Amino acid sequence: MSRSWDIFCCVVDNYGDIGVTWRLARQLATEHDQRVRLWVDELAAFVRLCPEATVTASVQHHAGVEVRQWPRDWQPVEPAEVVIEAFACRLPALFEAAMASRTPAPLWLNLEYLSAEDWVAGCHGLSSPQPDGLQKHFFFPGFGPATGGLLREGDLLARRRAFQANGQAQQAFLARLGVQRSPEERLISLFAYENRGLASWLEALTEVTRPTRLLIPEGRIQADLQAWLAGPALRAGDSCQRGNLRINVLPFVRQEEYDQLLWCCDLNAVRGEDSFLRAQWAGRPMLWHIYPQEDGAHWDKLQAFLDQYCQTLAPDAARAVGELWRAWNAGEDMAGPWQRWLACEGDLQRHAEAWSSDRGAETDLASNLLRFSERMRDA
Ligand SMILES: Cc1cn([C@H]2C[C@H](O)[C@@H](COP(=O)(O)OP(=O)(O)O[C@H]3O[C@@H](C)[C@H](O)[C@@H](O)[C@H]3O)O2)c(=O)[nH]c1=O
Repeated sequence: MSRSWDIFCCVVDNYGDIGVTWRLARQLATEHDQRVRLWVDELAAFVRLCPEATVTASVQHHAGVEVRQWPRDWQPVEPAEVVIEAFACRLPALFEAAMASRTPAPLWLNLEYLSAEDWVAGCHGLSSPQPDGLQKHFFFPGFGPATGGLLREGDLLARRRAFQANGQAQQAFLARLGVQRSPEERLISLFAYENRGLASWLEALTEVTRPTRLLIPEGRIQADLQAWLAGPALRAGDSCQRGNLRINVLPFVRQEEYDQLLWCCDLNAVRGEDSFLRAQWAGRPMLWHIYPQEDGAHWDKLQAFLDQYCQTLAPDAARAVGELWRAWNAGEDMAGPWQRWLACEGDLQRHAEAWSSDRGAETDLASNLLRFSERMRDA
């Protein structure tokens, strides 16, 4: 049944908040025939992911979604049947008042950040009564059936596998980004925050016998790359060679193409929340640079994921992944961890595909949201 949805996204920094809400909005509209308005306070971030969008339009339509500029000076609108505030962003007071006076009241959900920690299952779906009489429900994405699940389009794994089975399609895609891959190269994508450990990893890559091609979309890691190269700044489209390492700097591509980039690579270094999940769906080994929190809470989050991810891996491969990820997140020397990771690469490749298939058999987040909203309506 088609219902109306308001999704609110406040862009804190980076692209994760808009990355997740844009995917969700698109999937609800195109796959589940829902009527979706996506409110975004920073359209410039949205335009990076969806380049045909414009920063100046107060209303625009893309992929079946009505994208609205979330104005500072809020103008009254009728709330939708389901209202999602993403990542605890604060709804406009006027809008909240309109929700309270709507009959029936909208279903109000706070979509939380993804975490593999144990407490997530206990908190998923809890509700909290608000002073204006409304109930707010907490919806937690996560791993396993007691959580809200993971964002995944219905045909994602089939599309990914078809692309990975088609060498020509991959070659054509990479060529459009200015990359001519040789078959013997190990292809690595690198999307990360600033990282002191980068130089030691690059150094190690120059010496590995099998040549490496490193694809770096323009972004925050570039200053560390530049410092290591100690040469003129590389821009999108530029490339350089050091020992057995060839580096290509890529343009920041639209969100759908970023998926394809991940599907092409033998290893994906990713960051934040959304690219981290997309790397899992790519079915290829990954290296996660988690979004660092001031109180260090990200370390528990990292370990909780490693505990789940490594459960069915052989002990040496599990150790190698943990060691590499911890070194990367601490900005430490990557040389030793990288050698030990390479020794387990075959196991890690098989595991990445199995992990993606197993998670792909679980109900996805958009479907869980729909079920939850139907259950609450009938309650
Ligand atoms: C490199 C690249 C990324 N992308 C997309 C993929 C993702 O949707 C998005 C990146 O988002 P993330 O991987 O989540 O990383 P991020 O670092 O940009 O976002 C982070 O922001 C913090 C404020 C949040 O708290 C974190 O949880 C996290 O989400 O950018 C492209 O579309 N094209 C590209 O070329």
